[in-house]
Parts: sequence; structure tokens; C-alpha cells
Amino acid sequence: MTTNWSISVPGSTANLGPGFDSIGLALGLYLTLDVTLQDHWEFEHRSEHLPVNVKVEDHLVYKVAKETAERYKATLPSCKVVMHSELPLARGLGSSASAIVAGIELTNQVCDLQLSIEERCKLASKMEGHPDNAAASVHGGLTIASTLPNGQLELINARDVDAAFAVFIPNVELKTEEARKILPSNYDKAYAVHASANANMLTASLLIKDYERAGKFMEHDLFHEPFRANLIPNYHEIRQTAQDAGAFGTAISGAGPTVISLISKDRVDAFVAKMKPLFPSYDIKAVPVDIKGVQVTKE
Ligand SMILES: Nc1ncnc2c1ncn2[C@@H]1O[C@H](COP(=O)(O)OP(=O)(O)OP(=O)(O)O)[C@@H](O)[C@H]1O
Ligand SMILES: N[C@@H](CCO)C(=O)O
Repeated sequence: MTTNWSISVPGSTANLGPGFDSIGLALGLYLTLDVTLQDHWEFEHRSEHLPVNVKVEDHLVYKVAKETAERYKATLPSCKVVMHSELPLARGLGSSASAIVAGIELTNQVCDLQLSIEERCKLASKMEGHPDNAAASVHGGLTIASTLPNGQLELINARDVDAAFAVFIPNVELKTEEARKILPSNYDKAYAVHASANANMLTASLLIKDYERAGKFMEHDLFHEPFRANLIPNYHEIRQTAQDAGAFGTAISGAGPTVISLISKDRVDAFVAKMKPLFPSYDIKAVPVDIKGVQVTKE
């Protein structure tokens, strides 16, 4: 019988500008969990990018695992969970969504629930509150999702993204909760129609791989970026400098404060080399698109 599982979950970027709470893209930066059955719960964090001094009962992975077991009327056995993360916390790279996806997968494996990918995605999106980061972490690639009035999550998953991305990660945190509080609760009709049209053009451009046009619409969000710009250090400077250096477009990654540029694959390394000395306090790197989503290996 299997008693060891290794769970790997990609981080993600959400929105890509106007795809607010709907578009996600899985990135090749990972949260990994090595799970072993034992007689009590224990979390061991082997990375600086994980919360410190968290009691088991307050640990997001444990809370999600327990809630998942309760939902499917399963008994969750005690586990030792060794965690590594390449996803800095509260930076807009989907750390909490990856932890939610990992917690669901942990229970799926140790309780042998055999949940379908659709069920895991729906549950993760519900727990996260929106289906952008969570859907990308489950499926990999580009995800475009929305919920029908009956609660059904509908999703389109495109894995053949033929462009590159570079992230500018600042050395400051921004809690998603804070970055959501600042948004208006209502939008004027004409404004909302324009915002929605921009999102449609972003989505269509991504799906037909017209990345130059996708980049233009990444920079024309009306749903959240105008209200969050002041929370993002060097927002305008990075966008302009990135554009001058050949990026198709630059947007806030999720709720920020990281920003992400879309650029052609053949230019991304030179782009990163050019940006590093201009924004020395940032961790700037090319990040591959993950196309596998959550993965499990058993021993
Ligand atoms: N890898 C993780 N393991 C355990 N808990 C996590 C992990 N990532 C995030 N959390 C918890 O989730 C909560 C929200 O985290 P955080 O602020 O990083 O997420 P977020 O605001 O959704 O941002 P982002 O999506 O940018 O990572 C915090 O309580 C944090 O401790
Ligand atoms: N779509 C979300 C992503 C962060 O969870 C937002 O922009 O607030």
C-alpha cells in the first residue's frame, strides 16, 4: 500500500490585465509536498517562502485537506508534510491558490477519493473565491473560466502558449485582501462594457496566438489596474521601460505587487538582462509556462 506521495503544484499569474478573476496562467515555479502517513500531524517547511510559526490547525494546507475530507465524508489520517516552495508569499504569484490545490490533492490521495480534475478544480476555485489562479494550478497552461448561474464551473484550457513571460518581483508583500478592498463595488454601464470588450480582445488574441495584440490589451484593463496602480511600486516605469525593450505588454500579476511582461521567446533572455540593472531591487526572471498542472508521484 502507498504511504508516500509527492505532490507538485505550479504557481500562477492571474488576470493578465483585463481577464479579472477569470484568466489564469500556470507558471513553472512550484510548491511541493512530500507526504507520509504517521501518528500525528506535522508540517516541516524547507523554504524561506513559506509561512512561519503556523500551528497545524491554522495551516492552510491542513484546513483545506480537512475541509475536503469532511465534504466527501472521508476520514483524514495524520500525515507528516514536508514542504518546499519557489513562490514568494503575497506577491501575486498564486501561493495561496497553490496551497489550496495541494491540500485538496493531499486528501484526494491519502483518502483515495479519486476526484476528477473537474471536481478538484471546482472545489479549489470555490475555496479561493475565484477560478483564475486555482484553475491554472490544477490544469496547467492558460485557463479561462467562469461560473454559470447553476454553479457549474466552465473552463477552457489552452496549453500551447507560444510566448514567453518575465516577472518583476519586488521585495515587498501585498495581501490580496488589501488589493481587493481598493476596487470599486460598481462600475458605470459604458465603462463596464468597455472593460468587458478589452477582456474579450485579450482572450481572443491569446487563443489565436496574436501575442502582439494580446500585449496591447494586457495594458488596457479597466476592472482593477487603474485602482491598484498606486499600490504597485514603479508600475508606470516598469510598463514603459518594458515596452521600450520590446515587451508586447506588461500587467499586474494577480493582485500584485509582481508585474509580468509578455514577450517573444527569442527576446526574453536579452529582455531580462536589460531590465535587471534598471530595477536592481527586483527579482527579475523569465518564467516558463507550466503545462502539466498539479502532479502526484507515489512510492
Ligand atoms: N504555500 C503556502 N503554505 C501554507 N499557507 C500558505 C501558503 N501560501 C499562502 N498561504 C497562506 O494563505 C494566506 C494568504 O497568503 P498570501 O497572502 O500569500 O496569498 P495571497 O494574498 O492570495 O497572494 P498570492 O496569490 O499573491 O500568493 C496566508 O494566511 C498564508 O499564510
Ligand atoms: N483575480 C484576483 C487574483 C488574486 O487572487 C485579483 O486580482 O484580486
